[in-house]
Amino acid sequence: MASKVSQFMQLGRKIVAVGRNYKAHAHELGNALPSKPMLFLKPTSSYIAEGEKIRIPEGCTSLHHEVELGIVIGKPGSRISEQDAASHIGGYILALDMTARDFQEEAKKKGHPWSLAKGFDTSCPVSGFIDKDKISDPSKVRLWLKVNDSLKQDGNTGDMIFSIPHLISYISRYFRLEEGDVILTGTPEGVGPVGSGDVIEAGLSDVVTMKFQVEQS
Ligand SMILES: O=C(O)/C=C/C(=O)CC(=O)C(=O)O
Ligand SMILES: [Mg+2]
Repeated sequence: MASKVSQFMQLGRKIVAVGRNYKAHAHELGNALPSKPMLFLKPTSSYIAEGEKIRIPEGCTSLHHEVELGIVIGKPGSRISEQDAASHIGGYILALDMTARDFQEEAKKKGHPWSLAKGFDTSCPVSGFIDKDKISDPSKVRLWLKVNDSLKQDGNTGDMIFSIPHLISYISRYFRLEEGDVILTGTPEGVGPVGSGDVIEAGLSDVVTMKFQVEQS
């Protein structure tokens, strides 16, 4: 199972992202706390690996970083119970949910979808696959992000509003989860803008770090 799951980018499965899953982040953007998980999809064409650059999409004047824990699904399922959720986890990734915040604000005002703001090419930089046994408790891992060596985000998955078992169970009521699918679990507070030439470095406890440079497209 793990060998196929570790190729999640090649499998080309879906990316289900959770928004406003950390209280302090919901508040920093002036949003009310969600009463149930808020979901959106990112296309798998948005994946990039280390060595590739994050490209600011054409017309975007406010590209934000969001560091997130990604769950890689290892076993397919629909209507998964919270009790069974852990058995569907194949491993993890560290991910950035790069967001064209100006596009998102415009879409929010008009009641339009966030596809462009969240799904443009290079909007999902990811680390290599992390084996499930490298993280004994995914509900207690530190997530941090620096821009040009300055710490901008420093959170812990313990502060999620909706737990990982709840997210897997809730999402699988609506989307059948398949091997290689990725769930982005939301970002802690401290999101902010990056510009051309900036270097983003992010890490997940002592398990993984990754670096990406930003450039104008
Ligand atoms: O509602 C907003 O203004 C912004 C929400 C997000 O971008 C949600 C996320 O992607 C997140 O919380 O990680
Ligand atoms: Mg996000």
